[in-house]
Amino acid sequence: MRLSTRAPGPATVASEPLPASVQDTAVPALLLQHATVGYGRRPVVHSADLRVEQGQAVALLGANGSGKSTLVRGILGLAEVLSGHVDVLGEHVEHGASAAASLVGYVPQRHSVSGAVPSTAAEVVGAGLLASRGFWRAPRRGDRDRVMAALAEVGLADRARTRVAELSGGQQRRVLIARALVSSPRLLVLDEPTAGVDRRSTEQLVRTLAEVKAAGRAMLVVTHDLAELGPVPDRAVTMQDGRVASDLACVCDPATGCCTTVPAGQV
Ligand SMILES: Nc1ncnc2c1ncn2[C@@H]1O[C@H](COP(=O)(O)OP(=O)(O)OP(=O)(O)O)[C@@H](O)[C@H]1O
Repeated sequence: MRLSTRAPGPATVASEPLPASVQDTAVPALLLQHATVGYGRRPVVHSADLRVEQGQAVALLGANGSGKSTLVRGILGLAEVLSGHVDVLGEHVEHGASAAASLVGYVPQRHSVSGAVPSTAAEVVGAGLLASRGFWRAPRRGDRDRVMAALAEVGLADRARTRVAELSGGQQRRVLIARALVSSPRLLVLDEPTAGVDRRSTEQLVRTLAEVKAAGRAMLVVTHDLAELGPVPDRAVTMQDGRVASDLACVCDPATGCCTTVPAGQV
């Protein structure tokens, strides 16, 4: 199943009919219920409960080894859900199934596109369509428009023909976000998008994430620094030793433009 958005907003990716579960905005973008996730039979994340509403942005924090990436892999169907449930937009995520790849846009943790990649920005973004649709499927009419809309959504429409190796690290990161957006996912998962990016590029990335959120997409953003995400997060979930240790609402401090956490119910 492939998803797309009809949400209003600037230069969002071209629409296709939405499945019924997505048209129902009461269906959470992401729902984990007592989800235990691990590798082989070894649990790493224990009985996690997490709900992300459509259009909501949640920061996922925690020390190294606390289980953030394993939780993300469970959402993507790349790690095994040993017990409990993981649902994306009402669809059950199954280990090894490709369904999750088309439901969730994923921006992996990497600093940049390899300098050895000779592709243009448009070609890298176009690869996101192949990944969600299957490499054996023929290109469709409108693919070019989708690629251009995704590049516009991250503010790089004018760099479509530029080789990615010639873009800055921050711009390359935005190309990877466009690649994740091109199949119009309603949930975007980003693994440390600001790691290794300088302050100016981080600010541009945060503006991009704010626009992605304004376009109605839900986001789960793994980060070590809540403040780096500016005003984007609505909630901050912290993991500790494989468990969800806290789940707090965020409010934006007008003085700094950054989020601080407050106990739920005090927003
Ligand atoms: N593919 C794997 N197979 C087996 N165990 C793994 C695998 N990946 C991670 N682990 C283990 O799971 C635990 C949690 O690791 P995970 O990568 O989920 O933490 P993290 O919070 O994302 O850490 P970091 O902030 O360093 O990225 C660690 O003990 C790690 O050794």
